[in-house]
Amino acid sequence: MIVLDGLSVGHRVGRRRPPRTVLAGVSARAGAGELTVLVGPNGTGKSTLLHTVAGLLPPLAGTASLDGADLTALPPAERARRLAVVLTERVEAGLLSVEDLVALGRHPHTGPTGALRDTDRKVVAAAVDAAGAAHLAGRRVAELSDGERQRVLVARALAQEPAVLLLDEPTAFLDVSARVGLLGLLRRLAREDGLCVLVSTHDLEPALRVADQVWLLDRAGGLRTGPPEALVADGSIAEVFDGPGLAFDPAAGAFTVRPAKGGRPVRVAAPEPEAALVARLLTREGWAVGREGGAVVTRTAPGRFTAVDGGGATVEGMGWAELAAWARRGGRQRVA
Ligand SMILES: Nc1ncnc2c1ncn2[C@@H]1O[C@H](COP(=O)(O)OP(=O)(O)OP(=O)(O)O)[C@@H](O)[C@H]1O
Repeated sequence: MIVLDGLSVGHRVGRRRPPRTVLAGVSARAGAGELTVLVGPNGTGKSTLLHTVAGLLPPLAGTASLDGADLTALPPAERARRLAVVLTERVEAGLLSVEDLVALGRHPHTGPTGALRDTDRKVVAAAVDAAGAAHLAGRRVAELSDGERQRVLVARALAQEPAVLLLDEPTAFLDVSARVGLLGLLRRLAREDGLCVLVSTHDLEPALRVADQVWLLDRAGGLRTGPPEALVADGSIAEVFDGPGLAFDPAAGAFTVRPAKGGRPVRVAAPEPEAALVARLLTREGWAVGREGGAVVTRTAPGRFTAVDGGGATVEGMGWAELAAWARRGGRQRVA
């Protein structure tokens, strides 16, 4: 388990100047066998905190410990055996093959020559497999896509056989299904291998679905922790992330575009999922979708709609494109 106790993190920006504190006196726990996600708006200190826990930045005050041992006081070799880190920095892999790069993860466990034993090779193969990178075996790292390289870096971290896995925005380069897949993989590794996994991400919606615990950084330098549902239910997620045009919908676990103030009221009569899609289209065009409305949009057949505006003017037989144009025209009428 990782325990932060009164930890302050930040950056030293010159010898004479005082350090720039990013987070002051934060306390939290990340358990073994659990996936903990670190989320927060840009610049709130996710990378700074992860780098500090990884021992790459000295803490300004307080401690970060792993199973009772002060992480930042651990000798580097010991730390490398217990903790693996996947950062956002680009790797200069030169001519290395996928297996070569993953094998570098065994370094903390091999002797001074770095020679791999049979057991090391087995661990490397298992790590490649577990990270879903088996299909990349034999390829050169320099020739991989960003997302493929990300998988290989996760494999390298797994090859370290760490107790703790720290990842800084590992989903940044991935397509949407790979993002969800990687978060699911990390949770499986936590559950099945008892790893303590701490991952920072901007993928809030999938992260809230798969995480066991959330560390939420707010804009005031605070760190709130709890199961995702608790932080959604107490309004913390909305408080930290909602913007002028965007609101977190706790029931859907997703962000929705906030209806524009003073939008023309409209009611949607359609089965799901078309009802939600029509509501989204209308909201985008500045309408206020609700139960009661001066205007009504009715789905008459799959992908076909009839709209009655507030004044009673009816347009029938519209497809999606015509409905979008109608909605846009309606918005303009409201402004004029
Ligand atoms: N090397 C540095 N020297 C000085 N200040 C830094 C340094 N790196 C980051 N900062 C500052 O520390 C604060 C936190 O940055 P950090 O990168 O940890 O945030 P983040 O939450 O990871 O942001 P993002 O979501 O944009 O990746 C920011 O105000 C940033 O400007």
